[in-house]
Amino acid sequence: MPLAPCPAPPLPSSPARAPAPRRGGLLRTRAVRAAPRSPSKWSLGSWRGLTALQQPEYPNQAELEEVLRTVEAFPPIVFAGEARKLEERLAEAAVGRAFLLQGGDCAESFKEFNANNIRDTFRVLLQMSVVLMFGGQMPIIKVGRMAGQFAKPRSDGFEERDGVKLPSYRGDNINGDTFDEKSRLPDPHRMIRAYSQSAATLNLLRAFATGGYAAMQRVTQWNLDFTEHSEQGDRYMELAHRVDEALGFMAAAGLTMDHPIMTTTEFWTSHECLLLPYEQALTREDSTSGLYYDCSAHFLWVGERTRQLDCAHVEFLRGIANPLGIKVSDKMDPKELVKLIDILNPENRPGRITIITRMGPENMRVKLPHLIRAVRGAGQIVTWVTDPMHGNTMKAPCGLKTRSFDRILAEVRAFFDVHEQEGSHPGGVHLEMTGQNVTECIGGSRTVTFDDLGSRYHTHCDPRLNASQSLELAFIIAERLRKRRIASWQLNKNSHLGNIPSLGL
Ligand SMILES: O=C[C@H](O)[C@H](O)COP(=O)(O)O
Ligand SMILES: C=C(OP(=O)(O)O)C(=O)O
Ligand SMILES: [Mn+2]
Repeated sequence: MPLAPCPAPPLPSSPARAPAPRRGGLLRTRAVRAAPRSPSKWSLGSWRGLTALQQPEYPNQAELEEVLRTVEAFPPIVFAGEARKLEERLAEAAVGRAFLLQGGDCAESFKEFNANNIRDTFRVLLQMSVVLMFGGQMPIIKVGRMAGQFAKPRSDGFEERDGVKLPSYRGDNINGDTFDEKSRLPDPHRMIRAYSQSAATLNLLRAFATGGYAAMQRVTQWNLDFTEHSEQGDRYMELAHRVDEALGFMAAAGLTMDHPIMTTTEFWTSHECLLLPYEQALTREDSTSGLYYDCSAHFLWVGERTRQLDCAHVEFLRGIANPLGIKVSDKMDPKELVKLIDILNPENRPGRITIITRMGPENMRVKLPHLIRAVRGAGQIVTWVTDPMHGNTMKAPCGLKTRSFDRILAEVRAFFDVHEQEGSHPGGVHLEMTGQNVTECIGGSRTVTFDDLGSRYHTHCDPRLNASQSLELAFIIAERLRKRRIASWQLNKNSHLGNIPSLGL
């Protein structure tokens, strides 16, 4: 049976900015911002003096504090050295030498926590990365919206059904999605469950990534049962067989196949840095560098709703050394973006900042050029990534939230076109997707229609691409990467001959 979807609209492509701050809540946010932040005064808890948006109101402060003490005492989920390595990889994507594939659930849930779900999302990400690597002939940086994506910002603090009004569901780390009073009450003990689910998920992901499952020799075995004999499944198998043949050729030529490059893969985790008390409780000083890392995930991003320059989320994030993402809608002013990047990356470290644009195809064509020019003008190095999901949410006639595959594709195309026009690098894609055969987004070659939505609509928040739609998108992006590669190769060749044509893709 489909799970109850998130509350119905309003469904803006981007939220209203800076709603009125909460009155002295249990998280000690303030109604009015205190003195302007001084960059020198960051501490683990310095965000607590500022307005913290999208935070739950816990009913019992003592209980919250006890849970936080427990989480503080837990071992870190990730290790600082891994986050540093990811930053190096993302720095390569910033200059067009690698491509980021970031994907997973909109909201992970306690209910759907099982090995098959984890394996299937991991498996479709592996398939997509082979497709992208083949087209782009460059490393694909694989980052899951997995092992910690449990907190959701909402457009509306309340949900109303049949005249009953309750607090909105905010992710399993905070409250439950069942529409009753008890479930919707924020419960701090959920943080302990989120922590243990994250640790167990990452444990399995690490086992898959390094224990043989992800070995390149298994490329033909990653197809998912339900994509077999489908257009995308067949396309994947054709490509996988070509990879397999190439491996056979390399082995015959004497190149060793048992090197870790061939038998393991790198995989990182990420989520929105939203629930600040939890994120603070998992932040540790790294003994090697003396820097603070939020050890709940390798990569954290600040959401479109909580990225205000003078509020708590930016304050917290500026002090942690993990690579960071910034979600950016059409509402972002280019000057504000430059300021935000400067606050979060004053040393202009390549790989530290990934800008995840999510604004719909039309806005992308109009706004992205200005953002790129402002960032370049300021000399800032960032990795540009497209999230074609969050600017394309709409309401289906049945009332469920959905997204059209065609609009998602149009936004990806706009992203590549604009970067081509501006001479910048399209560094990656950020998707809400799953390895399951869900019917949440409409369109794709195995067309999902409005009428199909009800049959397998399982998301706890936003609609995700299913495995077949994800693969289809990967093939289209791969073709685009292939064209870029060939054009740049021709450019280099011709420049040696003194003849430089335009890219003209
Ligand atoms: O995932 C992103 C947001 O949390 C989500 O789009 C909010 O959805 P809502 O507009 O239904 O609150
Ligand atoms: C909340 C999200 O996105 P945004 O902040 O871009 O709306 C998300 O990625 O789930
Ligand atoms: Mn979402």
